[in-house]
Amino acid sequence: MHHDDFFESLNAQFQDALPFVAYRTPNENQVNAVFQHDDTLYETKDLSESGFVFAPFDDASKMVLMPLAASDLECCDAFEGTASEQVNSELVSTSNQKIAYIETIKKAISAIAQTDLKKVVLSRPDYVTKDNLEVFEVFKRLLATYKTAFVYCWYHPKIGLWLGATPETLLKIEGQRMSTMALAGTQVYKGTTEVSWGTKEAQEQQFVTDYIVSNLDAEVEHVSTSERRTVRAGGLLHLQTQISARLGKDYSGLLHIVRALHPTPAVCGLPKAEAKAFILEHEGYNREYYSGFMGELHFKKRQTRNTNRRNVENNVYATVKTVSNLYVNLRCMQVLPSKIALYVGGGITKDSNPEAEWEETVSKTSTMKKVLF
Ligand SMILES: C=C(O[C@@H]1C=C(C(=O)O)C=C[C@H]1O)C(=O)O
Repeated sequence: MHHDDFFESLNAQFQDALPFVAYRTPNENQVNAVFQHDDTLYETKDLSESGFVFAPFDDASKMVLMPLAASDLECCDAFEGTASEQVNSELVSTSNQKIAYIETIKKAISAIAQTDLKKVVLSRPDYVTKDNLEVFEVFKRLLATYKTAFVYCWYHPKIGLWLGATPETLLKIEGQRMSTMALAGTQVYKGTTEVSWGTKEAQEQQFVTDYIVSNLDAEVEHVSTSERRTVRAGGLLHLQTQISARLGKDYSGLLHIVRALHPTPAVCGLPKAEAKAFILEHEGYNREYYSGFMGELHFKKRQTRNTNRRNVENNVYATVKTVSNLYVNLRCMQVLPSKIALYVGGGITKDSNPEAEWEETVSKTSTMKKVLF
């Protein structure tokens, strides 16, 4: 579909107050969309259906589904998005949360010193005032600005409107192969990825890798981990380890593997239960879908491959694979009636410096502020 028609259809769906999600996977040009036929709030309890899931941080809350059985799929080929040159200096945060946030960080550091807690990811909403947001213009700017991210615009009339550009994969399953990543540690990108990392960042990222590898144990076999590398996400750098494996004999379905991973110590902490309890008690707001996960569930993908390079025409085989592609909902915003909530957080460990942790969240807000004006 031509991109003008694609965006026209999205706009019509939005005007009709019908649910949709438009998204582009990392390093791809094709933008996909799911258009749900009615405004039912479907839920998935076990992630067994085909569709697009949008799940909250709190794994005790409902996971929303746009089922393929009740939707149309569309895609628009090779659309780059539209870049914005404008600097949005008028976007002044309305929240004055620094003191409260630093207090919570200090509480976390002392809980880490006094209890079993090793890491807790604290976060906050940052509000910017904005009337009449041009949703699809913002989405196009996200597409143009964050090529290596999973970029999305999700809407349900009974829940609301979310947009984002996340650098973090929760889980990819293709046939019998699975992969995920441990992403943590943050510094501002200053023109090079050849940077050094402190022990605090190295340790907090190692917590995530170790947690993922040990939690996957029951579900998979032949786990392999990549070298740790520095990756760029817009104006930020993170440490990343890629983890892949084969689904094991005892693999008991997507829900189990997602439960084993989500929420990882990249967005929650370690041990998981203690970190989550700390977050729910001290963060002082409801994260809803921020740091939850979203993506394609059990999509059928046609893949072609040539088995003989010298005789290309006669040797193209098509196979259909079932693919699930889930991402952690970070660097995102929720569009509210007359303001926008940007959600940002960072991992706190015993070595955290509260002021630096605050600054890290300020840097993270610029991922979304860059595309708003
Ligand atoms: C929690 C966020 O990001 C996560 C926390 C990071 C950190 O603590 O350094 C880095 C990447 C993400 O895993 C966020 O962007 O809001």
